[in-house]
Amino acid sequence: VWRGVLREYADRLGVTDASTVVTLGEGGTPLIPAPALSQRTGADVYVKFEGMNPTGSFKDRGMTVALSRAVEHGAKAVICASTGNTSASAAAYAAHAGITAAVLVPEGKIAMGKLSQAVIHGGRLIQIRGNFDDCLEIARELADNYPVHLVNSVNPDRIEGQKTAAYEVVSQLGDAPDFHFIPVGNAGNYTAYTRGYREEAERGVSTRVPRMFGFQAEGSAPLVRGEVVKNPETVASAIRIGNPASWQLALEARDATDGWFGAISDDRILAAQKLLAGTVGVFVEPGSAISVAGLLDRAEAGVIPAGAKVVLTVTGHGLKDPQWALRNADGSEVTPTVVDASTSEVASV
Ligand SMILES: Cc1ncc(COP(=O)(O)O)c(/C=C/C(=O)C(=O)O)c1O
Repeated sequence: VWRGVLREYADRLGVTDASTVVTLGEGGTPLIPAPALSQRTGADVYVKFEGMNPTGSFKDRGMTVALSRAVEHGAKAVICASTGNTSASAAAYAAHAGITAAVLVPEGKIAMGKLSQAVIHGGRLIQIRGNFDDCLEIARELADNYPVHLVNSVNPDRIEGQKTAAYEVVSQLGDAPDFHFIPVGNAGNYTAYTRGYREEAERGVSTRVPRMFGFQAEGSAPLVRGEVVKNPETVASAIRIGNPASWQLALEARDATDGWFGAISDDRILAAQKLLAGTVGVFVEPGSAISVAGLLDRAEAGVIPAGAKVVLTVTGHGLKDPQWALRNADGSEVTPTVVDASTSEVASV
């Protein structure tokens, strides 16, 4: 039986029987072969479906570590800024631990699924009239001046928990892949996978460290442009971040893995969301689908050798932000066929 990240990787995370463990059973997510994407690109493609975590995103891996250690140190309240998934995860783990979570989100820019989670789990929701970067600045100030424990990915506990996904990929695949594709907002997850893969290579569990390819939306691509984006804009609200909290760590990780950061248009992000759901059967929120769009982009560029082992991390379940699934490529509403129950025309549908 799966025991959650802290217990499954106790030796790797310095967890002992005396440690406080706040867990919802996170981790142990599926690595799903994607033959449709393999045929399309000539590579051997797998999808690491992080939407299968308890609150529907990869954030749970880091939150179990951050909340466990916060409670262990006597914290009665945690705080985070969030584009949505961090707030959902912090609220859920805080509820489980019986402590308070204050969550700062950009007013009107958080997907409904995530907002519902943060609220129903009892998160103290503060909507900031600004963007995520403003929220993070305020959260850091509050954590410096009040007895609240900051659980954003600037907290190293988060990266420590999130690196376990790389351990799982190595174990599930039998080695590290040649390439790993991942969405990038604050770049905490990009940094975490790089750390996990380097640890496994150093331990001799894998024979290589993959080239880490990270992707940002064209309207929110500070790491691609090499400068802060003041007013980031993208449908991929999860990664609408103009000033990545782990910028320096991400550059080091990119250089250590012969990695790369690319920018993808919103249209291609939404097309990738539909392609993944329609041909692999995995529904992910737009921010996550950028990994798939990134693979297609790099395959078109001729960068992915035939037969290369490729893993895409898709970071959040599609149910978090389902509105886009009901839009056609041109933005018009999808109109499901309607048939009057009293007629016998159903057969013609
Ligand atoms: C679905 C999804 N995919 C990718 C990212 C980017 O991860 P990082 O590059 O480690 O930031 C996020 C990030 C979300 C938040 O930053 C938040 O919830 O505050 C996400 O929710």
